[in-house]
Amino acid sequence: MEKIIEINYLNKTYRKRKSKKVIQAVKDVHFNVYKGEILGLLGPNGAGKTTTIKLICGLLYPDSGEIKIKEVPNTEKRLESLHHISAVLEGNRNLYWRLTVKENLEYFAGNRGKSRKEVKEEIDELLEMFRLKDKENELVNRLSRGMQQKLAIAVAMLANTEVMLLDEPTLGLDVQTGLEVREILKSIVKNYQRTIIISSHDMEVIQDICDRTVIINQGTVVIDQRVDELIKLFEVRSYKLTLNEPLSLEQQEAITARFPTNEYVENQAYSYLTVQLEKSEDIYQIFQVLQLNRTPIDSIDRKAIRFDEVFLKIIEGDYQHAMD
Ligand SMILES: Nc1ncnc2c1ncn2[C@@H]1O[C@H](COP(=O)(O)OP(=O)(O)OP(=O)(O)O)[C@@H](O)[C@H]1O
Repeated sequence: MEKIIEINYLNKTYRKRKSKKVIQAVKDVHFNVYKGEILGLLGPNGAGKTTTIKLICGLLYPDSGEIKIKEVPNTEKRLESLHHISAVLEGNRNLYWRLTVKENLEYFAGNRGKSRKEVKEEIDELLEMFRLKDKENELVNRLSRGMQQKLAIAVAMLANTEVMLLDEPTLGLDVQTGLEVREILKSIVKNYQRTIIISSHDMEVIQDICDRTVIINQGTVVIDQRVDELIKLFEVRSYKLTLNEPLSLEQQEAITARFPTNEYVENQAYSYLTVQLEKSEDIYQIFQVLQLNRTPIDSIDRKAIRFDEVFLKIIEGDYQHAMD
């Protein structure tokens, strides 16, 4: 796979104006981006996602470290390297609010040595693709947030860059528009051979559209993995035991002492124990505890795990065992 962006040990600190307190927003951040992928930057509030995105698109300078875009270091040849990137940042829309949808597209399509016919074809294609045809004569400030977001991405497409950076592209959109934006992003990668980096809080978006995720916590990269592999890693260690009799207090305590994150639920017919094992052999420790009262096991299943659960486990620090 062709490496399009190489991010080498970036550091960035901010100094708070009033208190003069220094905040290290990004610490030794290091990852690559490959051609044709959708990479999801994920992390809790304040993790350093936006800072990383701003560093990549040249809005901020790192204190140290380097970003190479198509092998060109952006610290040395800034303009040349930034030529390959367009960005849609949250709250900083690249649109003219008093122009119509079509006028915005015409404005940003202009001056690139294309004939009028070519520009018209390109704009028609984008209006079609982003389902904005029936809004082409609407002023941007009259559009819904979702329509504005779609137009902002369409405008970024006009720059014809290999890489698009999108900060929280589905934030605040209704369900339908959010799904529409996801489909558009997938088709941009598939049909236009672009590479997309998105930052998002929305785990479902990351799971649905991203090939790979880089998870940042407290300014550092804690995971850099394919999304499907990450889920698999955690899935193989999650077991759900259905028991025919409830566990005694003593058994519950013994299990919690060894597996603090276990979940135990009782109902009239069955009891359910869900445990996260570090190694599959650890299941025998559960059997030992069950043996204390000869608790009968009805079934043992691998528990399907959602990506948001995986994310929480990683943020809580439960990733080291998974990676071993
Ligand atoms: N201009 C700034 N001045 C001072 N501190 C800042 C500035 N911008 C960000 N920070 C701090 O740097 C850290 C990382 O912020 P950043 O916005 O990159 O995180 P984030 O992961 O994008 O968060 P969120 O998901 O909340 O947008 C946070 O502690 C934040 O408060």
